[in-house]
Amino acid sequence: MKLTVEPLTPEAFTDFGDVISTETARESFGINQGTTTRYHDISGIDASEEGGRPIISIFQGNPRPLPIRIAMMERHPLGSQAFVPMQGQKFLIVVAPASDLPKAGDLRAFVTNGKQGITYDKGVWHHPLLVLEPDSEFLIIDRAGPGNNLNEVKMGDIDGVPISLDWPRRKTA
Ligand SMILES: NC(=O)N[C@@H](O)C(=O)O
Ligand code: NI
Repeated sequence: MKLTVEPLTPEAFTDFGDVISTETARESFGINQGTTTRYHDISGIDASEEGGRPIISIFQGNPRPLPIRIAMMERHPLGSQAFVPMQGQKFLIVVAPASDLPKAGDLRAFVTNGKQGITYDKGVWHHPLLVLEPDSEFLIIDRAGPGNNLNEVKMGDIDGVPISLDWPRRKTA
């Protein structure tokens, strides 16, 4: 089963969380004597459940072998998780709606445009970070604290066919 990779848009990502970009701010206004524009309140941080706290980390990721197989998915039941690229790089996203278990038929795959980050809402199934170039750095905003904030599940083959991403996208004839 090959998953089609769609361009990431706020509308397409509604069921999974927020797209973080200057285009998705609830409002924007000038600050700092007009030298800066604040793109305000783009996304939230959900980290307080069970005494958690929001933290900022950096992930430095490297590409996985092609074809990219989707052999597992994970979720964070106690908090959201945001990824913001630090070098203007594109990256891949694979998600499924928050539910007991991710269904293969509910998987959606996206590619960002280099000016977008994302927030996964609490409990949204996602594949761990999928980068497109070596030493790819991302600012991560998620939850630290008590309790288990990571559930992982294996994604089986569909009729014996592994689930993989249609990436690099095949040129349409
Ligand atoms: N495990 C971990 O910190 N990373 C994942 O949560 C991920 O989504 O990449
Ligand atoms: Ni995660």
